[in-house]
Amino acid sequence: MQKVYLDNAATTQVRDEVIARMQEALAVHYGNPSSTHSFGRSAKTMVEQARKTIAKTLNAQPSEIIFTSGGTEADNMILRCAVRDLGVKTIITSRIEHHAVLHTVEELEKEYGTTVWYVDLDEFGNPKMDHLEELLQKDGSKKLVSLMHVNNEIGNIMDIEAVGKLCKANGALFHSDTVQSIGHYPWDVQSVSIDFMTAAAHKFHGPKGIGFAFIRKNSGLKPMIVGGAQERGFRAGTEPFHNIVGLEEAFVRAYEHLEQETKAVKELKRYFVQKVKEEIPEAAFNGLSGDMDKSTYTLANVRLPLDKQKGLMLLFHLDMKGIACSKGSACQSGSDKGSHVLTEILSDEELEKPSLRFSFSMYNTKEELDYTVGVLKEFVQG
Ligand SMILES: Cc1ncc(COP(=O)(O)O)c(C=O)c1O
Repeated sequence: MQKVYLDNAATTQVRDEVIARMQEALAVHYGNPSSTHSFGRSAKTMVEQARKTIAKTLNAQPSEIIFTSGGTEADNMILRCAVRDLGVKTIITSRIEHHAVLHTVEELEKEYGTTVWYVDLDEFGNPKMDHLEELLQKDGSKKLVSLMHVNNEIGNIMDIEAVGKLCKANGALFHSDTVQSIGHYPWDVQSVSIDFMTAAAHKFHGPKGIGFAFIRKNSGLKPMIVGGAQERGFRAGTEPFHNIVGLEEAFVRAYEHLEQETKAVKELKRYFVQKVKEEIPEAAFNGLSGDMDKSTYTLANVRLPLDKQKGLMLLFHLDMKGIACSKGSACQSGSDKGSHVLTEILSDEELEKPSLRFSFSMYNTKEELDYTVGVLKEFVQG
């Protein structure tokens, strides 16, 4: 049976070069980076080299990069520490953020009495800038804005520069969950007014369980995990050395080939969107995901002309045909609840129809997309 992997927003295939680098790290460089002997010292040098490489590409300073176990930890760390250490009393976010942000702010509401405001969204799921400005000016409390750059379900690209400017003008801190953006878009942290960002290697052909937080210098954040002196005391625990070099390798490759890989994946998405429009004209694209300029080139979220009953069978049918895609965020696949993102932007009638997220990578081919759209069409017509 043909196997087609179109769930790259959930996680990506690991590059061969990354696997080779990680294998070598596990087999050869197994010293503890904190040890003072030569095994430890060489591992430590490589950890610091990885940090430098990442920082250079983002135009950040190495000390501003903190390795974490991934996007979830980095989001938690920043939001929790900002409330605990920086006197943040109000968080402004949106209802279509990833649960790593949404559930954290809900916890902060309960634990610290943090006020949480949700910015209004337009019909496509973009934050309304005038409402954001209104919220930023609402009272004199210390505020932090947490809005993601690229939405992991509908692919909308937020105007991060405009949000950064607004935050700065109003004295608010700005965190962006950039997990679907880093490794896919060029970044220069000096050109955006941003305090905190988060990344996960497994979204750009690296290993799972590793990512980083960008925390701007002199932020005032204190450690969330204490113990040893790793990460300059900011995040204790023996460094997952193999994962850090895997992250570095994936990061370097992603940016080395960014232009050509973006072009190739964008062409796949363009082809898919076009094909869906031709073959299943009653299908619709959620959010801005059908718009090649206003959404990420890595995903499309399609609403199919099927009733609820048939819709329930759809994902199972695709799985039987060897096609992997998802209903939305992978983190909620285990729950019966529908997508919290689509619930915010679609009407009740639209929500009755099944929506699927197809997400692409350089490992996909047009033939795979032909096959997928063919299977979808047959199911819709059957
Ligand atoms: C936008 C976004 N934020 C955060 C995360 C969580 O990252 P991780 O899986 O590395 O914890 C994900 C992954 O699904 C994501 O897509």
